[in-house]
Amino acid sequence: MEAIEAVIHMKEVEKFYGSGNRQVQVLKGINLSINENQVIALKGRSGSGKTTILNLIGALDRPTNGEIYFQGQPLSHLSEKQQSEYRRTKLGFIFQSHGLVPLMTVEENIEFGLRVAGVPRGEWKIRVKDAIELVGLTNRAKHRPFELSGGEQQRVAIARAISVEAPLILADEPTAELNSSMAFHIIQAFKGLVKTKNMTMIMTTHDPAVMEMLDKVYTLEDGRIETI
Ligand SMILES: Nc1ncnc2c1ncn2[C@@H]1O[C@H](COP(=O)(O)OP(=O)(O)OP(=O)(O)O)[C@@H](O)[C@H]1O
Repeated sequence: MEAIEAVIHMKEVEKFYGSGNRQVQVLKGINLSINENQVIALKGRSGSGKTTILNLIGALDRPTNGEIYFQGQPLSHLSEKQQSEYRRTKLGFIFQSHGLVPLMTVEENIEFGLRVAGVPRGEWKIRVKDAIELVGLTNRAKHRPFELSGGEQQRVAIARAISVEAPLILADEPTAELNSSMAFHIIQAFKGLVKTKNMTMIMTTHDPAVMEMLDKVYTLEDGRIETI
């Protein structure tokens, strides 16, 4: 039988912040394997290290000890240039600051993401249209971020990340600003995408209704993944 290669494998990952007597250990040996075509969540109290894990997987920060493998390749072996290539082409980020360009419309923001990821120009129009439809913002396509509510901006960030169809989407509380029916719709859309497009999604959430819809939920407690 062929072994399934994990998209992400974390091996004995530790993370310390600060130094000297102000040093805190946030992660105390995380071992985690996430397979393709899943939507999984990390949960845990505020400050338990959920965002820290997303930052490490996203190569925005490095573990103090241990290793993280993406499709079997250790991230610590990547040069700065390769790390940025990894982020640009393999990952989609839905983070709480949204990262939208203020002067660009909704459509232009999504198109910009496609350009940065190197998606061929001929595909931009249809991908932008599909992504905007999926998040229910067709009637806001020509608006700029400052003309949108927090939840609408969050949906633009979601549309931008999914339009690229990167193999791995990292999402920090992607439904935090959405009402429950929109959150349900977005999670259903994520589940459909990961099954049809060979994508995988790792998100953080505090929402029990969202957790119930997912393939797996891991609990972070005292710097470790709780095993039940
Ligand atoms: N750059 C940093 N320097 C020092 N401490 C940090 C840094 N980033 C995070 N921390 C600390 O690490 C701990 C974990 O933070 P993290 O943001 O990963 O938690 P979280 O589980 O995502 O929390 P929340 O649910 O509130 O978003 C917190 O105690 C935080 O204060």
